[in-house]
Parts: sequence; structure tokens; C-alpha cells
Amino acid sequence: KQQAPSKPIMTSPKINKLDTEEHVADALAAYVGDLSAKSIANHGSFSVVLSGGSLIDTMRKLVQPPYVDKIDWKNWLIFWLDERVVPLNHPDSNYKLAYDGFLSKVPIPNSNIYTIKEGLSPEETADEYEQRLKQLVANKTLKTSNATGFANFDLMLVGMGPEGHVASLFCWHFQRFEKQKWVTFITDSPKSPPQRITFTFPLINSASEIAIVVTGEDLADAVKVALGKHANDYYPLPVQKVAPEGNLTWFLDKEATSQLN
Ligand SMILES: O=C1O[C@H](COP(=O)(O)O)[C@@H](O)[C@H](O)[C@H]1O
Repeated sequence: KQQAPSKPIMTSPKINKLDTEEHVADALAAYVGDLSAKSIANHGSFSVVLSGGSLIDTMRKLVQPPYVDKIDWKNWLIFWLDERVVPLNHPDSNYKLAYDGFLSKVPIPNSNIYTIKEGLSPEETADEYEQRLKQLVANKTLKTSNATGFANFDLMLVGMGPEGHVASLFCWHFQRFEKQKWVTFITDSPKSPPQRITFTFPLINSASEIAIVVTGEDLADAVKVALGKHANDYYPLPVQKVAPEGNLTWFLDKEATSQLN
């Protein structure tokens, strides 16, 4: 008999307000290095979900000493929170961005890097990625959340756009309300390119750890809406729907927090 999902216990987010983007990069590397060691000691692998955008550059300290030599890269598993439906060598590909800035510099086995399948429609791409995740749960490569039944990733690294979007979940688009699917698609993304796939909130919020990494003045307004004293008074921004059953940690620089009192 299938057990009813247990109720997740929410913990309050940890908010790291740091001085500069350089400090954010340092703190992020220390945080990821620590989680990697704990996850691998606990269950033999570290499943990491990457965003695109500025996040990859902010991860740069991980490919430098001391982290690059200390981390047990062979046990990392890499996934994408969202991906643009373009060839993997296209300048818009989140995989290409991650490969050029991060993956090409560390010895993660190719077989542990879960890219989208090329040459499919956005809907087919999303369905195929979701099926692959379900197979990885079935063969115990990935854990399952006892609370939700969705895959339970060890870490999601989440960037945010200036209007508060995360992954490819945008403010006025229905994908943000998806409840059943693990991965969905969008063909009219307000940010180019228009065709993308994205993890849904139920999957995102089944993670053990989520880091929201936000630097730069252009994000200050969205940070004010998300974390300011009127945060609960409005139609929530997508970033405000990030509420994992595990821990949520924000990494912010001074520019991003410049609109907070
Ligand atoms: O389009 C995207 O945008 C967001 C935010 O990117 P940023 O450049 O403002 O950091 C990113 O997290 C997402 O993965 C990407 O596809």
C-alpha cells in the first residue's frame, strides 16, 4: 500500500547579505563545497541542478583552488532547472554556458551530465526530460521526496531575472501554476529565446537545498518585492514561490539589497 506523503517541515530562509559579487562567489563556493562533501558522505552522490544566466560566472571559485582539488567531482550529477530548446552548441544553450564556464574545467563524468535531447519540439523535450528523471528515481540514481513523491535533488542553484522570474517560470505565464508535471515547456518566453523547458514548482520545492543567487543593482527592485517588508502584500513574483521542503539560502550582494531598508 502506498504511504500518504508526509507533510514537509518548512524552515525559514537563510539570507546572506554580502558586500560584493566577489564575496558572493566566495561564499557560494564554500557552501557548495560543504554540501557536496556532506551529500557524498551521506548517500554517495551529489545531484546538482544548474540555472543559466549570471549564476555560472558566480560559480567560478569552484573551479579554482582549494575547491577544485578537494571536491569529489566524479560523484556529481548535473541537471538543468531550465533549458532553452536550441542545439547544445548554440550560444543560447544553458548547457553550453555551463560547459564553457564550469563543466569543461572539472572532471565530472560525461555520463553524469543530463542534458536535454536535441531535435525535439519543446513539448517533446520537456516530456523526454521528465521521463528520464523518473527513470533515475526508479533506478535510485535520484532520491524521492517522501513529502511530495517528486524527485529530491540535493541542491538547486537558482538565478533570478530582474522581473523576479526563476528557471523559465515567468510572472504572467501559466507554467508557474503547474501542479502535476515535473518538467513543462514554454514557447513564448518573454526573454529570448522563446522556446524553453523548465522544472515546475512542485519539483523545485521538493529539493533538499536551494540557493538563490542574486547580484547586481538591476535585481534590487525584485529583491525588495521578495524580501522587503511588504513581501506578502502583492501577487507573488515567481521567486517568492521558491519554498523547498529542505533549506533555502539567499546569496545577495550590496547592490541587490540596495532597495531594502
Ligand atoms: O533566462 C534565464 O534567466 C534566468 C536569470 O538569468 P540572469 O542572467 O538574470 O542571472 C536564469 O536563472 C535562467 O536559468 C535562464 O534560462
